[in-house]
Amino acid sequence: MVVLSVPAEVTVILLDIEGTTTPIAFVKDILFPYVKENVEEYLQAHWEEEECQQDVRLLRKQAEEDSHLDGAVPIPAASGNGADDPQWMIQAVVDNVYWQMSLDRKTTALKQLQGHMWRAAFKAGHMKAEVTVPSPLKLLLIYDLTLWGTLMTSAGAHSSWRFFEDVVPAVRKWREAGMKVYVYSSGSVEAQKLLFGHSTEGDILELVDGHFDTKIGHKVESESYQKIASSIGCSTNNILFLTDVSREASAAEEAGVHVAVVVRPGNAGLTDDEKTHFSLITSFSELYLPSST
Ligand SMILES: CSCCC(=O)C(=O)COP(=O)(O)O
Ligand SMILES: [Mg+2]
Repeated sequence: MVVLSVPAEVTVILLDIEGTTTPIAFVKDILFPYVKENVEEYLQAHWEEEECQQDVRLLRKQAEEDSHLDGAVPIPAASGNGADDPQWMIQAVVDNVYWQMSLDRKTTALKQLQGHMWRAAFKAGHMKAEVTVPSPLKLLLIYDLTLWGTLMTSAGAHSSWRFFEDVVPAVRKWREAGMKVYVYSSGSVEAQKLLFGHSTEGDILELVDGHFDTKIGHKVESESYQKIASSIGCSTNNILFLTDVSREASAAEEAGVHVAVVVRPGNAGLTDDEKTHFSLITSFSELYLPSST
């Protein structure tokens, strides 16, 4: 097994989610399609709520910033041009969300709405991510599993959010060795907490010392990592960032953060230069902490 020694100055491990702790397929085939298929219905049901209106305001502000982009979909101001008609406005928001999602944009506005939708879906029991049936059968089901849920529950199944198998044991070990563990994802902090609160290993929120999302800055910008270090109260070289995306790894490295690129099934390929430049791991168990036994 490959072993990557964690530098002695590292006291904080910072984790990306999609492609690092969690399969890209889980996000792309389950979480995102849920949003696409349900955004209109969600807006219809929650339109009058303050939280939903805040989401719309944020999306509108983002749409204004995006107006110079090819194919950008505007969201009109709340009055004038027929925009007082909620149905017309809802359609504009839906079109904007589709457009942003078609480009897999990581804007705070989109991520905030997605997080609120997943929370509502989870609460209502409409979204069940992974259904694990006692071995040897394992099924990955999509969502809205009313019938399946009944069948699976009677078969002793449970629903939970998906982590790679090496993640939770490794995080426990790092914490026992005195490391702090933080999460930095484009997914909103609210969505991150939902995921860690309902993992395949149960509620593992207590294993995380804190969460960061794009409100602190984008993951491809080096200042974001400086801000994270000051928010944690450490130097950037006390942090080891694990991510699947080389642009994020480069931005973190530029800020003085140690990085390892995580190679998981389904992740985007790396160039030969990236493979040479970055430390690579395929499992968290490949990290060796000198302070641990
Ligand atoms: C509950 S996290 C949802 C994942 C998501 O929306 C996303 O964009 C993942 O980005 P990451 O920064 O974790 O790769
Ligand atoms: Mg990622």
